[in-house]
Amino acid sequence: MRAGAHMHPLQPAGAPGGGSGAPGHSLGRRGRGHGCSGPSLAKPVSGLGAGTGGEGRARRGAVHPPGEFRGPSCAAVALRSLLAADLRFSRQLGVCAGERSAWGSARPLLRLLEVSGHGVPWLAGTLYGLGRSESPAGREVLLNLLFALLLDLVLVAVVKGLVRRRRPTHNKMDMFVTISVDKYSFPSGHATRAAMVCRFVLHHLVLAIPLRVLVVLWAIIVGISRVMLGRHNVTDVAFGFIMGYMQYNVVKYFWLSPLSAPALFAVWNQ
Ligand SMILES: CC(C)=CCC/C(C)=C/COP(=O)(O)O
Repeated sequence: MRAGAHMHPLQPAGAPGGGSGAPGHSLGRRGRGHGCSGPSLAKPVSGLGAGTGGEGRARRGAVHPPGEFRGPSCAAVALRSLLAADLRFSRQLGVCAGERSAWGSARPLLRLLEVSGHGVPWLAGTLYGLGRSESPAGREVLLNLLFALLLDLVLVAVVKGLVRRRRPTHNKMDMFVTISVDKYSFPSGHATRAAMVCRFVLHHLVLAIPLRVLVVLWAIIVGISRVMLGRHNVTDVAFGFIMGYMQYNVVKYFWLSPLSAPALFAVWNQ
């Protein structure tokens, strides 16, 4: 296969379909080998892997007319360097990726945290609460939490399906209940959910300050634990936090109430 011809921009180089070379290093090596050029006047090239097409031509001794594409743009080189650093750093932080990893004995605790941020318990708990709730205000909040959790699942699945970044090669695929797109890692669904639920809870539950701090800490620790378990790279979690934070704005904007969705509340209030 021509180097980089089918390589995904966010694909770890050592992952299946991700080209050759040691995971976490070849992106960086490729970036360093090129330097960067200005915009091409020749045929436009898309994607980070595409720059290596130019590399192939150069190796075959093609002569470039003045102004023709000579290598990836500075933005592409910067992105590759960032991704290479991300892979290296994430691998170093994956200290609970297996039982025999440096902090392998903490893995069961981190897997418990994994369940605490998983979609199934959150959906089940919200549905249970909705069934039990006797106050219209409580039902309204829980209905919106249900909407938020479903929205999160859909948006994360769409982004994972579009970006298709493979999970780190050191991840053990022993995760609690997954769906097909969960073979991909960008963004972290746990991070989006933790950030969104954190904002939701802080806005809609009256909690004492220590509990509010605990909720924020929980969200942060869930995110960090994804990298420590080897499930994700740092950028998956960072983007997940940003995406989850913004998802709450969508929930707020489309807040379901007896005024905005009378039919829904009529069903529930029967
Ligand atoms: C099956 C249901 C209802 C949710 C899937 C939850 C899940 C497994 C998300 C993946 O999270 P990461 O992207 O953080 O690994």
